[in-house]
Amino acid sequence: MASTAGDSWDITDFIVKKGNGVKGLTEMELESLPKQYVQPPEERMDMNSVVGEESIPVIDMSKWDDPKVADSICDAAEKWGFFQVINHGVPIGVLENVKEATHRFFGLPAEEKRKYTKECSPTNNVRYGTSFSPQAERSLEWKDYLSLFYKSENEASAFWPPECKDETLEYMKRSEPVIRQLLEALMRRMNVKEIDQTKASLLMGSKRINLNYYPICPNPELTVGVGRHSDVSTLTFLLQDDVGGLYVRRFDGDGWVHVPPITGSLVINVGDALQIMSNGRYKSVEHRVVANESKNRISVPIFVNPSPSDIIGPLPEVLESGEKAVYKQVLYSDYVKHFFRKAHDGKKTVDFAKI
Ligand SMILES: O=C(O)CCC(=O)C(=O)O
Ligand SMILES: [Fe+2]
Repeated sequence: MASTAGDSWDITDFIVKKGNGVKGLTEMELESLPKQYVQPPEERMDMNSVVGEESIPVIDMSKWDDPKVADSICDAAEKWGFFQVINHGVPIGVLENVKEATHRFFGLPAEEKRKYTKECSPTNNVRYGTSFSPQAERSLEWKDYLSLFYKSENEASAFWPPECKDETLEYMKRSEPVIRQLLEALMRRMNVKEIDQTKASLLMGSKRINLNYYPICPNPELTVGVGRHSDVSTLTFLLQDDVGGLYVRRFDGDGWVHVPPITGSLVINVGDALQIMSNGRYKSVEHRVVANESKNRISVPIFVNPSPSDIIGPLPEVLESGEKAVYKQVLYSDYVKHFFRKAHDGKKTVDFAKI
């Protein structure tokens, strides 16, 4: 079956409905990539477009009282839309535990993981799946995920998988002060003096944590781990392991830069919601993940989002000086629905909010 897998049987049923995921496919010792994963050439990563001598800023947060640190965060959010932080205060043990828990979850047999698929999960807030939006995609992405939408401690206790619940909750809790620090700094530059209740809801009213698993791939150059996209979040906090493979579009649009794994660091990126609220000053930037021939990779993003029921648009403080709004007011849940209705498509989701 190995070499013809994907031609003679229903691969979608196997990976999506039966809960085997891409990981289940790789366990069948495929010799080549099933055709469903072959991406059109323009969506594959062209290694000639990688700019080797540059990368996103790495910012040391240990000297937080020095205003230069906040400045460099705002500069990075304006120019690159992506940066890494070190000495951020989240203990390294907490990060290691999340990585271990991620491996533990994906190491479960398919029957166990299947309990969390769209068909079987007792709640919409816990979802195990594969690729991005398999029903909307022409080619699949080489990735499995567990996506956990945070409602409350009680809800998480009841429904999140026991293999990773405590570790992911702890990671979310310990990252809270860093999230606040970064948002406060970013808001100060936008003339927002204080994050009151309304602003807190707009900036960080809901959170989602994803556990991503990218299994070893027989023909990585023909497919993608994650296709080109920007996040719909306010900010994303990404923990990656030491494998590498995340690429970010260079600020001038020309080429891609690799995000090198740094032990203990967190990769932060601006999402569409913050781009919209800042009226385009902070940039949500396209990024993608390549597949890997020799190593399984994991990553754990926390998406810090507006509340689904919030109406987002350029903040009044940003427009105070007479600046013209380039985005309209949109219901955040509509924006998110629009994102998931289609395959990954670069930065096109933002057009939904353009005036
Ligand atoms: O795995 C990564 O490094 C990035 C994943 C990502 O971009 C996402 O989940 O939105
Ligand atoms: Fe992303």
